Parts: sequence; structure tokens; C-alpha cells
Amino acid sequence: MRLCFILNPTSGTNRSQNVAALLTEHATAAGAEFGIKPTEYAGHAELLAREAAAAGCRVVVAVGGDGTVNEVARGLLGTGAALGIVPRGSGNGLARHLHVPLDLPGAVRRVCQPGFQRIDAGRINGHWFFCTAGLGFDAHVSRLFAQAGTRGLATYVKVALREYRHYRPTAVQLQLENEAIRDTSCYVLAFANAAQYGNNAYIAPHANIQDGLLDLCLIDRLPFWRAIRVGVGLGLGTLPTSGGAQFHRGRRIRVQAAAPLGFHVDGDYVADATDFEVLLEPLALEVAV
Ligand SMILES: Nc1ncnc2c1ncn2[C@@H]1O[C@H](COP(=O)(O)OP(=O)(O)OP(=O)(O)O)[C@@H](O)[C@H]1O
Repeated sequence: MRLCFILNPTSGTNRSQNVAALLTEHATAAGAEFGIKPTEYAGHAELLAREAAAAGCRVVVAVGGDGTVNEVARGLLGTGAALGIVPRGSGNGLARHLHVPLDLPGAVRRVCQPGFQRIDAGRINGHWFFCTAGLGFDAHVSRLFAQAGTRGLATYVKVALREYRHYRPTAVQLQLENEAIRDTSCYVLAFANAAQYGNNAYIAPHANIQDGLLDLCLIDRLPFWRAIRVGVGLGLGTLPTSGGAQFHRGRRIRVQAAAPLGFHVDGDYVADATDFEVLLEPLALEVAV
């Protein structure tokens, strides 16, 4: 079985490690036939993944965080290759959801002798996501986090606390298959394919990545005491019973916002928009985990 590791040299907080050498050491020890392709620019992983699949690789491995996983997974849709993950990011939401080992030797052993399964994939305004997408505060923080200069959980929390003081919800209308939710507001509206954002922050702890449905988590307002409840609920996986959020499920969701709202896919800010169409493609991606 041939593997291709697609390595984002900019991901993670420990840049001093020679990741290519470690991949070589552990994949050789596991007896794999493999190649390593480093990315040269943002977006490059999608092209490299598609090329690796066309060249006959059975497993194409994203070595990076959720942004790299997203790009590699996009490149593999509709091909005969499966996605593997060697987590190197700060959050690693999809890797954690799929119980991929978080240490490099363990993750490399796993992709060299994987089990195969298929998972759902989502699209928001045409942009694919595999873990979570969302509107509102989390997208706003993702945008500023990308400009912060340093990465990691500590920077993310610092940006989120700073922005919490002045971020305000936006009026929205939601249309699910069988239900309209009118005259509500969006502080955060998350579309969860996987259960967590990363870092074991469970935005939708009951999300099933193979059920053909997205779990929607709507936080309409976030006054201080509710923020405490939401924070505890995210950490403990008890958000649905915290009283801080409403949950729904759907396969096709439309959202209309009264003013432009930012949206993210897998933690990376994309753009602002007022109209959103969110779709779920059941079992669109094969994963090697
Ligand atoms: N060679 C490169 N140079 C600059 N940017 C790159 C390069 N390769 C990939 N990227 C971009 O880096 C971004 C961040 O990557 P990724 O999410 O994998 O790591 P991370 O940000 O450290 O992890 P996390 O999202 O968990 O914090 C991706 O959106 C990707 O487009």
C-alpha cells in the first residue's frame, strides 16, 4: 500500500522538530512504501493530495492541523484515496473525533496499518468542511487569530476574551427541512459534523460523523453568566443540558442574517456573508483511521 504524507511546515507550535525525518523514521519502521510532500503555500495541500491520489496512493496523510486536514480532504473527494491524519495542529478536532493518536509515532503506525471507513462532509456556501463550520463569534475570533502572529490555544483564548467584551449578536432567520426558526439572533451558530472544535471543546457532543446529518448548535446571546455555563459545557461535553444553547439537526439549512456575518470552515475564517446555504453530503470521504 502506498502512502503520501503532505506536510504543512508552518503548522503547530513546535517548528524546531524535523518532522520529515521523524515521518521517515517511523514509516520506514512500519514497513510502508511512502513519499513526503511539503506544502509551499496556503492551499497547496489540496493540489498535492489530488496529485497523490491520481498517482495511485491509497492513503494520503495530512500532517498538520485542521486547516491542512481540510485542504487534503478536499483534494481527495471523488478519488480512490483515503485521508490519513498525523495531527500537528493546536486543536486537531477531526483527529480527536476519529480517535487518531495525537503522538507522531502512534499516528504514523496507525496510517501504515489503517482501518477504512467513510464519513460525512459538509459545505457552507460551497466551501467544504469535515469537522465544524460556523457563523458569528467563533468565525470572528478565527479571523483575528489568523492575524495574531502567534498560534496555539493560549493565543486563541486571549483573542476570544478580548473580543467577547464588544462582540454583539446579529438577527438571523433559519430554515431547516421541516422547521423555520424566525426572529432569533446568532452569537454563535455552529454546524457540527464532528462533535468538537478541537482541544476537546465539545460544541455538539452527540454529533455522529456518519449519520447523514449536521448537528446545529445555536447560542443566540452570550451574557456573562451564560458564557460561564457555555464554557463549562464545552469542556465537559454537557452543552446540550447547560441551558446556554439550542440544538437542532438537519441536512440542508438556510440562514439569512440581518447584517454581514463571518463564517469559518474547520476553524479557518472564510468571508462575511448575509445568506448561507449549508449542505451535508453523506459518507463523501473515506478515512484511514
Ligand atoms: N507552506 C505554507 N506556507 C504558509 N501557509 C501554509 C503553508 N501550508 C499550509 N498553509 C496554511 O496554514 C494554515 C494553518 O494550518 P493548520 O491548520 O494545519 O495548522 P495550525 O494552524 O497550526 O493548526 P490549528 O488550526 O489546529 O491551530 C492552513 O490554513 C494552510 O492553508
